[in-house]
Amino acid sequence: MPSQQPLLSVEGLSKSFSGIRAVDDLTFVVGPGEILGLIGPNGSGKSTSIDCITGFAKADQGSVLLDGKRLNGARAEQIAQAGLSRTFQNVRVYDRLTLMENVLIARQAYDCVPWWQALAGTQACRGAERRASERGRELIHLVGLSTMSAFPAAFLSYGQKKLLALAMALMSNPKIVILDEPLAGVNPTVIRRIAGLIQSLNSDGQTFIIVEHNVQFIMEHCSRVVVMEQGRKLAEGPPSLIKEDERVLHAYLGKADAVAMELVFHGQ
Ligand SMILES: Nc1ncnc2c1ncn2[C@@H]1O[C@H](COP(=O)(O)OP(=O)(O)OP(=O)(O)O)[C@@H](O)[C@H]1O
Repeated sequence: MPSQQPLLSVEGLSKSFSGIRAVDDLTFVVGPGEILGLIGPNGSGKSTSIDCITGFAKADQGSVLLDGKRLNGARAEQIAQAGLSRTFQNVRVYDRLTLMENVLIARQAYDCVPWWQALAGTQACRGAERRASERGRELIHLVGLSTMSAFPAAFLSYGQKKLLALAMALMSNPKIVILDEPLAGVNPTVIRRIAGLIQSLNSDGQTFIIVEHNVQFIMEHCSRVVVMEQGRKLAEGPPSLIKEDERVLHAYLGKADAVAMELVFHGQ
C-alpha cells in the first residue's frame, strides 16, 4: 500500500453480465509514481475492471477517484481528459492514417481548443497545433518509430503498433497510463523496448497500471501487484510477497508446488 495520498482509488467496484459477476467488490489504490501490476487467470475480470475504471463500461457499483476527483458515470473521453489514459488488449490504431496523424488524433480527446477558435484559425489554435505536433514528434521518436512517422500505421508490425499505441496514450500527459496486455503477441525485442520505455518513463514520474499475462514481466517491473480471481481481489502486495502466496499459484494452475512456481513466475 503506498504511503502517500493515492492517485487512483478504486473502491467496491462491481460489474455483472447477465448474472456473471465479472468484477466483484474490487478495491485497490495506486500511488503517484507506482507501477501497479494487475494479474489473474483468464476470465478473472481484469479487462472488465479496466473498462469500468476508464469509462468503457458502466460499473454496477463502486467508486473511482482520480486525484480526489470522482470519475463515476463520466464518459471515456472525460476520464481521459481528467488524466487516465489507456491502451487496449487488441491494439487500436488507425491503419490508414500516418503515425503522426494517429498521435494527433489521440491528443484531440484531451487538448482540443474550442471549436470556434479552430474554425477561425486563431493564434491559440495555431499554438495548440504546434505544441501537439512537437509532442507527437517527441513521442514517436521516444518509441523508436521516427523513420516511419509519415507512413500509414498499416505499414507497422503488430509490435510496432503496440509502441504507437503507447505513444498515443502518452499524448495527453496523463496522470496514469493503463496498459492492457502490452506484451501480447509481441516479439522479445519489442518486449525489451516496451520494458525499457516503461522503466524510463516511470523514473521520470509516470504512473502505470499494467494488466499482463506475462507474470514474470510483472514481477520484474512492478512495485506492487493486485491478483484477481473470479472477479475478486485474491491477493495484493509487492512481488516478493506475491511470489510466496500459494493462493496465487492455485488460482493459475490449481496447485502450488515447485513446478507450478517455475511455470507461473518464471514462464518455464
Ligand atoms: N461483454 C461481455 N458479456 C458477457 N460476459 C462478459 C463480457 N465481458 C466479459 N465477460 C465475462 O466476464 C468475465 C471476466 O472477463 P474479463 O475479460 O474481464 O477477464 P480477464 O481477466 O480480462 O480475462 P483475459 O485475461 O482472458 O482477457 C468472464 O467470465 C467473461 O466471460
